[in-house]
Amino acid sequence: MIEFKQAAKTFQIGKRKVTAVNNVSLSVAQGEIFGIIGFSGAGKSTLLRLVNMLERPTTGSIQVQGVDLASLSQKDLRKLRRRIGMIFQNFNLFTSRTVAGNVAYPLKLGGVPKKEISARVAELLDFVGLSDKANDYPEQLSGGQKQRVGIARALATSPDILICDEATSALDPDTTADILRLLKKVNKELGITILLITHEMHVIQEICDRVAVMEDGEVIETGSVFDTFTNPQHPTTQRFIQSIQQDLPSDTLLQEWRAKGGRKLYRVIFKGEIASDPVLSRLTQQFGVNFNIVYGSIRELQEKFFGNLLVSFDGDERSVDSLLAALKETVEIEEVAVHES
Ligand SMILES: Nc1ncnc2c1ncn2[C@@H]1O[C@H](COP(=O)(O)OP(=O)(O)OP(=O)(O)O)[C@@H](O)[C@H]1O
Repeated sequence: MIEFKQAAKTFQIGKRKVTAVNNVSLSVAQGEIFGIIGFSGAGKSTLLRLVNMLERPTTGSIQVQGVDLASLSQKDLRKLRRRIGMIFQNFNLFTSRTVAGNVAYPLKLGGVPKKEISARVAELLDFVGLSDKANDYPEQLSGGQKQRVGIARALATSPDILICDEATSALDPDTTADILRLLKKVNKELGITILLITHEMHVIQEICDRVAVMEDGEVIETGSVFDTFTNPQHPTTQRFIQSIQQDLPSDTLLQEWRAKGGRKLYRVIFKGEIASDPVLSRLTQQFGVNFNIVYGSIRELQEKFFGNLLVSFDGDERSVDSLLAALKETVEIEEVAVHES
């Protein structure tokens, strides 16, 4: 659907060169919600701007629906842009137009007859839950309502792709959740492919199917959201994951545990199907070892279970060793290091 092939974008500022996007190869499949996450300056916005040719790549290429964007005439580029809707962090609404006027704008531009426009606007406002606000002006709306208008306007030309540029970054957590639900509805009910950028990992967790992590213009990790959350490879990805799930207690607590003569702690990771297998109680019984869950959580991630538990084992050394070996065949398990402060 969208394919970046070794895409790079360099800006020349006086004598200085800034490489905003560096050798990015990525493909976004039709119908998926694909998230790009990175800290400020990672190159996310520039990458998005390459998709609708607001920026041209310095090298490499971008294909949308199999068409190389560089090969398009201005006219075809305008046509393509109508297939790509976009929403923004600061909504970018026309303050002098009503809600209905904002949503109608791209249809007017496209020369759609007046009668059809009003029917389509009514349909779109119903879809985003703002039918009663048609005649209000943006300044009379909350941030969440403004973003709903932004979404309705982006959907007006029935695009195949919706690009979201930090669409929820200006919103409070409850409103963010509402907008993310609406984006999911856009994806599921209208079959629209969504490409979003964010610096918030929980946005990725909530709605994305796949994720790419960017740093210094490069994609440093990419994969399904489940795999990336349960087994992040790059230290930057690990930092993002830790920002929303504290999977280890603090060093202070761990040191206290050890000072009080607590046994070795093991981190046990359960993923997907095996989370429903009572492996811990089954194997500890088999080897005559007691277990104590000290810390952790079992959560839902992408409609699968994901458990992350800190466990200590009480039994004779040989039995514990045999138990650990047996556990390793089913789950991921590692001893937790206690760092001295
Ligand atoms: N038009 C431009 N001219 C010069 N440098 C630019 C331009 N656009 C982006 N850059 C530079 O490219 C790098 C990547 O910027 P970009 O805005 O793509 O990152 P980002 O991940 O979207 O960050 P943020 O979340 O802060 O917007 C930065 O160093 C930025 O200063």
